Amino acid sequence: MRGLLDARHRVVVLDDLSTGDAAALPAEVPLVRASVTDPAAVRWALITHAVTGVVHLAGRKSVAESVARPLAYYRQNVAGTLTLVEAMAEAGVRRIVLSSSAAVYGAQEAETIKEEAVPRPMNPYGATKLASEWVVGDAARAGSLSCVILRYFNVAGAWAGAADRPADARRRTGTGLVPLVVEAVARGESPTVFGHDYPTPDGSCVRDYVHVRDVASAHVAAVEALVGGGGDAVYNVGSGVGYSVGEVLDTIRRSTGINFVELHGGRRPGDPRR
Ligand SMILES: O=c1ccn([C@@H]2O[C@H](COP(=O)(O)OP(=O)(O)O[C@H]3O[C@H](CO)[C@@H](O)[C@H](O)[C@H]3O)[C@@H](O)[C@H]2O)c(=O)[nH]1
Repeated sequence: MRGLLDARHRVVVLDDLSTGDAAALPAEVPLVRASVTDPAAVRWALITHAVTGVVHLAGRKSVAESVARPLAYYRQNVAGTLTLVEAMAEAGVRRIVLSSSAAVYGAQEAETIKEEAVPRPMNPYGATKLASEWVVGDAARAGSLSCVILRYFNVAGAWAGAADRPADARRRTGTGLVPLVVEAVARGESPTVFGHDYPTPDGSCVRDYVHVRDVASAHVAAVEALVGGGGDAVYNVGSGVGYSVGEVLDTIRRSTGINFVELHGGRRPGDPRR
């Protein structure tokens, strides 16, 4: 949203605030508090705010939670995308940028995963993102949409200014490795590494971490490509370099100056090694 505002686009946000925070929105951005699974609310928002394109980010995104609550993930991520695409057709809105995930690839042999790789999701989260891609891609092929699909790798980092938000708004920072480790260390606790027996150099999982600002820039580029008449493309959004959980912890030790000890937990269900 901040990337789009900086690029002088007008933005309206639809969010059920189940994990989001209204206090994080600048005053000039209208908020429609509703779920993307509510067809009437989505249609109302598109028409009332004269929306010309959608950046669809309204999904749940925790691998572990998706393993425990798969149906909630299909409801939110797949039914939500279907509801949105149908509402867009009814409101005559044709452009969409879909937030997808590297989780669609699952475990792949190649060192660097290209967009042409055959997706093989290995957890419900990845499956729901792939199914969302099919909904959007098939609607685009039928001529009712122009789309850009962005498959993000592991998003990390913060937007400048986020630290100025009230402590209450900062509390819900996310379910990813970096916030969980930083929060544990800040509480004086030891973070847990999930799995240390993977076939990787140090035995922990390897991921490609990409800064949230770079992910935002990718969205702005995708929006502008659609406005310029382009689209119907799939892009990976990552740094192209993998780091193990152990390397991320070492980096956090160096940058905080806190020499914390980690605990070794078992493998987390649904985790690919890289
Ligand atoms: O306390 C923790 C938290 C995580 N991990 C490990 O750290 C790695 C990264 O985990 P996490 O930050 O939860 O990300 P992923 O499960 O890889 O999934 C993320 O990355 C995907 C893209 O690859 C996104 O689509 C997802 O939304 C996002 O949650 C995994 O090996 C985890 O097992 C730990 O060892 N300890």
